[in-house]
Amino acid sequence: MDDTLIRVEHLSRHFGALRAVDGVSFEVRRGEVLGFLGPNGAGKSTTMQMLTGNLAPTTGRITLNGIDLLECPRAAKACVGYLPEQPPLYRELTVDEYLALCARINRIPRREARAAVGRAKSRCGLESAGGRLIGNLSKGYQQRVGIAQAIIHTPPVVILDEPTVGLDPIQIREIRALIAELGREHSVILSTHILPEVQTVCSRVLIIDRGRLVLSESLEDLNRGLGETGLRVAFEQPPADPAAIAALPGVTTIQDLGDGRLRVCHGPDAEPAAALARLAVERGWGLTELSPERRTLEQVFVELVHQDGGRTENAA
Ligand SMILES: Nc1ncnc2c1ncn2[C@@H]1O[C@H](COP(=O)(O)OP(=O)(O)OP(=O)(O)O)[C@@H](O)[C@H]1O
Repeated sequence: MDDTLIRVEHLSRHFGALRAVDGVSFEVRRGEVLGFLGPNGAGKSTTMQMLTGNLAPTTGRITLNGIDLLECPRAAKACVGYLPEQPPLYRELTVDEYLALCARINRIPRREARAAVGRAKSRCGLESAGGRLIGNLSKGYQQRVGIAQAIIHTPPVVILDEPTVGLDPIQIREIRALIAELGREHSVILSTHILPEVQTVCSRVLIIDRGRLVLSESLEDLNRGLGETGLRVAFEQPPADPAAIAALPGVTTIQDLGDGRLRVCHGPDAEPAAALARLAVERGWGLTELSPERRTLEQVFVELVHQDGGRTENAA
């Protein structure tokens, strides 16, 4: 059985001379949560609007659950649940009324609608909120309702646009746990600016910059590549001349962080910690801190995307 639920091939969307999305290809399989990252204006929303059938591509092909979105838009769209950045909630309806409406919009037969509403509420922890007016719910609960409407028709593909923005830390943890759980049965695409979120819930990462994919990697491979590349050290009596540290095998550069603290960078296979500790004892520098530093996803992101704050709105 082909477990690829989302297949995107050479997808482009131009707005006049601007290539908002430019030749993007990727696949997402059942059970994967894909983190979709990029700076402002990179083309994330444009890509997601095309995936949800709300915007026609200039070129390229999108297949959802094996159905071509351009050839059979209605059947393909039925395979997608979408939580936009601004969830389409009716504040004056109760949760039950709203989800019943969503069931109708998604063409769930009347006799199955009640069960579908119950199932969506239960998956999103809304069992006790059915009678509450959406407008009176906390932001975290409103977000749960937004996710419930996205999954009411149990779509194979779920697309979530910045689902944790504006939530408090406890709500964020709950929504992330919910996303991870959704990822077990569906293919989930999660667009976010919060990089640790990707490391917590995603199994694959895409980074898009100026409409083009600049990274497509499993989190496992990415984490393997994010090895130790430095040591942070602090001394009571910092060495006046750190040449002896620079001479240790594998050490590449030394940065002075002030207050007797140094960052000692080294090659990926070097392990100068023990030698550095010995040196500090021999020279009486009074070592007070020695901790490894790993490259972070944030560093990878900053290295890969353009440093001019994205593109200007009119740039081609
Ligand atoms: N309807 C449109 N007409 C003209 N240009 C557009 C249109 N929609 C998007 N763009 C442009 O396409 C580029 C990509 O925009 P998009 O909204 O996809 O970026 P994004 O990655 O979602 O950014 P953000 O993180 O800020 O939401 C931007 O330069 C944007 O101005």
